[in-house]
Amino acid sequence: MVEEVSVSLFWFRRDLRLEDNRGLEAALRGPHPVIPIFIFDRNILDKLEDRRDRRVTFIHRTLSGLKEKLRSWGSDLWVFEGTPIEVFGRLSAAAPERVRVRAVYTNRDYEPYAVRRDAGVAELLTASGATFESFKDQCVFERNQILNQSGSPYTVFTPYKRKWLASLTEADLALCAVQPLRHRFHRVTTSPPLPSLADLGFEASESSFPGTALHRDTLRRYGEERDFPARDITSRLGLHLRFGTLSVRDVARQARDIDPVFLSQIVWRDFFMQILHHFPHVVKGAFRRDYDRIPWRRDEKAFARWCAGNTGVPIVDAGMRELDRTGYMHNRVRMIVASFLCKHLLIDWRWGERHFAQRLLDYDLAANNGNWQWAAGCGCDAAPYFRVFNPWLQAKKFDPDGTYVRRWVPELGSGDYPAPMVDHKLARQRAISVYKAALDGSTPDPRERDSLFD
Ligand SMILES: Cc1cc2nc3c(=O)[nH]c(=O)nc-3n(C[C@H](O)[C@H](O)[C@H](O)COP(=O)(O)OP(=O)(O)OC[C@H]3O[C@@H](n4cnc5c(N)ncnc54)[C@H](O)[C@@H]3O)c2cc1C
Repeated sequence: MVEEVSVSLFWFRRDLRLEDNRGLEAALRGPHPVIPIFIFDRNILDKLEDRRDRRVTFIHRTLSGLKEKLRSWGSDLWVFEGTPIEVFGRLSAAAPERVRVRAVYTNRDYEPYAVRRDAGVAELLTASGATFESFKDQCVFERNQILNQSGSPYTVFTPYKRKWLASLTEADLALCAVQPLRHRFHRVTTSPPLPSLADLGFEASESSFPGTALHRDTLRRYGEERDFPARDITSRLGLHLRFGTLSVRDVARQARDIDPVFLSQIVWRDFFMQILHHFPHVVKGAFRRDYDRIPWRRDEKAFARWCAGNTGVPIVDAGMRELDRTGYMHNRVRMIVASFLCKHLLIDWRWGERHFAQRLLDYDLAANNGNWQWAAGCGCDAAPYFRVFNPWLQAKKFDPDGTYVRRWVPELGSGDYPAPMVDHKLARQRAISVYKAALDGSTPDPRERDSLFD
């Protein structure tokens, strides 16, 4: 009779790389040989509206590269499809190749769904006599690592950043090398094939994806030029930080040498992750709960014009079209379009948040939610609600010669381009008055709220 071999599994999720991967390193240093796995999670895939979702194509391509690399090391990547509970149920009962799963290693994920999923998987594994081990890898500081003097989480960015920078040691950014441990992978002889995109119910997207290189010379100008969308000065690493095709420690270490403002963006990323961890109510409602009283307009027609980049406000339309065509939008423009939706159109920030979640290549629940709440004025450390971005002035300041706008709105100035949906001055006054009434506890007059729309 062939004997069972005890193994550990390393479960890839938002950490799709072999190098500098803390959970993977821990698995390889553990007592059993390691088999890496990935699960196409139906709970996530089934919520995607677009069969050509760019992110599914990106993940698929990345997995194909990982599989090839692991094979060249004598191992392989087992890829499954289903819900994690189903997959681990099957693997615990009877794994392929007569292996016995003794431990599952992962890197931690802080989104509420992921936390519930991992608790369920850990329970199932414990019942079958296996362990579930998780590691910090996705951010530099997590959960309770950065707290204020009274031991509470920070809700304002600047003091959080100060503490973050003061707490940073070399060990926090130390690389962990996986390659020298590659003999610790289990020698896999058979392997389930990588399901095709069609098997998963998707089609390949034609999109190209930004690379993983950090352009140090360009990024040195980050502090002065990052707000100008036409200059393409930002790193475009969001996608890679989202899926872990780059290590955040690696990016943070380089950012430290390149530009302090660039490093601050990595701190913002950690900041919103810890907000999500400590205040999970933000997934459903405003961080500042009194903002949930704002009577948003449920105007599907106006929302559709915003989504399509057809509002008649050139910088807003340029951003929305860039998002639609590429899955990316420059940060300054994200702020402008988000403010326009919540303030000028008085449409619920959660509608915009959902639209971004479906489209952004770098979509991340913590960052998207935190930034949308910031734009709507209801988040932690948000600008006061009475400060309303003027999209015309923003365009003048950050796209002074109109290069960015013309790139996406070539028909500007022709009869084909619509008149603005709303007048800035009137929309601003209306937003302030509706917000104020809601926050004062009085009921805003619906006629006033709807006054600027037909
Ligand atoms: C309404 C709105 C929604 C957003 N949604 C997301 C999102 O879903 N995912 C996301 O990663 N970022 C989001 N951002 C933040 C920011 O716009 C993007 O991170 C950035 O534009 C990505 O481009 P880049 O990689 O060139 O960033 P860079 O400017 O080069 O910054 C480097 C990295 O720092 C992080 N970062 C930068 N700015 C922020 C920020 N304000 N908050 C959190 N992290 C930041 C990102 O990981 C980014 O890739 C959003 C901003 C707004 C205003």
